[in-house]
Amino acid sequence: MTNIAIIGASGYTGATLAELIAQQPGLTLCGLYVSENSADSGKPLSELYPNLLDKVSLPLKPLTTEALAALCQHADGVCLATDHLVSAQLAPQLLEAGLSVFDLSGGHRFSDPEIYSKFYGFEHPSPELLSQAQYGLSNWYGAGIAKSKLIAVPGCYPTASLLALKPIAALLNPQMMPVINAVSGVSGAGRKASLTSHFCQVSLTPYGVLGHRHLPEIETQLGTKVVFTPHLGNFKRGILATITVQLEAGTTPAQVEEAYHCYDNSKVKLLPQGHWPKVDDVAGSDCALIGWKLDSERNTLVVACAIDNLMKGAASQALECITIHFGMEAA
Ligand SMILES: NC(=O)C1=CN([C@@H]2O[C@H](COP(=O)(O)OP(=O)(O)OC[C@H]3O[C@@H](n4cnc5c(N)ncnc54)[C@H](OP(=O)(O)O)[C@@H]3O)[C@@H](O)[C@H]2O)C=CC1
Ligand SMILES: CC(=O)N[C@@H](CCC(=O)OP(=O)(O)O)C(=O)O
Repeated sequence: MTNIAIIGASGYTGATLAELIAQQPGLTLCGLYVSENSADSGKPLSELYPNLLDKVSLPLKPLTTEALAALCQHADGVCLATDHLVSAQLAPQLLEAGLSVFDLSGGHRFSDPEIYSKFYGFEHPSPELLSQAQYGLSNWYGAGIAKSKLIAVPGCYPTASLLALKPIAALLNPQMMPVINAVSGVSGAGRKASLTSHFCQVSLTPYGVLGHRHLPEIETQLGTKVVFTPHLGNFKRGILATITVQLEAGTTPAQVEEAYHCYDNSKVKLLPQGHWPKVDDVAGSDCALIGWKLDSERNTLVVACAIDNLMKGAASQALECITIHFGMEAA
């Protein structure tokens, strides 16, 4: 059995991942942690999420210095479902103890530390680790995920955007930037109360325009500049990224369809041309759905990718990274 602990287990992604790990043959959930002074420490996770009754019986423990040292002794892997800076501060000790680290935050997604000061608002505390991290887009980087001890699980918008764009990267007209408009459900903002995620305040609106931290993440992984506009939608779960690109002149629908065959036999599903995914089709699911339509006269392709932000956009992709890393079959 491979022992996995989760730090930040009371949050939306941490709790979602706890349920997935508890169901995964070959994995044992060996500890659930919150911050040292958390109001939730000592509570069973199922007290916060009654849907986990009979599924996850562990209590939430405060991450004291002693608890961290003990965790380093008995876990094989640790998932960091914590804020970016908290993850960046915790990773060195865990790696030094020989553990595999699966960071769901953005704390290790860039090799260039400058991006942290520019887009995340902090100086990275251990920039020397960044070159060791493997970006965990699981459908694309299996070999690296198997080898590296530090896996940077991608952000939710980048997952949806990159799953749609990477297969067609060679078909893109380099003169035109892909334009990504994406809408996320409110759970993307995490469990903590805030004015922007308050029920009475939420109404469809763009945010983070021309400066969201997922812009450099998408550009780094795609190798080209993009326009990225995230939107907050008044629903709980899911992301729909609708992307407009110009393709090289003469690209045919058959070439587009052929490019997406890279996902055959995976959890990324291509819909027939002109059929569009809905967020509700993937809410709670570990699948991604991709719809597309090509205007061959204008060489304009619209491609839409729907995922659940808490699953393929975070927890189920983290589980895929764990099973790839430890050489297991997915459940
Ligand atoms: N929500 C989403 O759709 C996605 C989120 N992510 C990323 O995943 C990470 C977690 O997100 P999410 O689950 O939404 O966040 P939440 O705010 O819902 O949860 C954060 C968790 O971290 C705990 N925590 C806070 N400070 C510490 C600390 N110092 N030590 C240990 N635990 C701590 C919190 O508990 P407490 O405060 O009680 O200690 C809570 O359990 C973030 O980096 C986020 O950006 C990535 C992809 C998608
Ligand atoms: C709706 C909402 O607020 N979404 C979050 C994205 C969550 C995510 O993917 O988190 P990472 O920071 O780990 O990349 C945001 O825009 O900040």
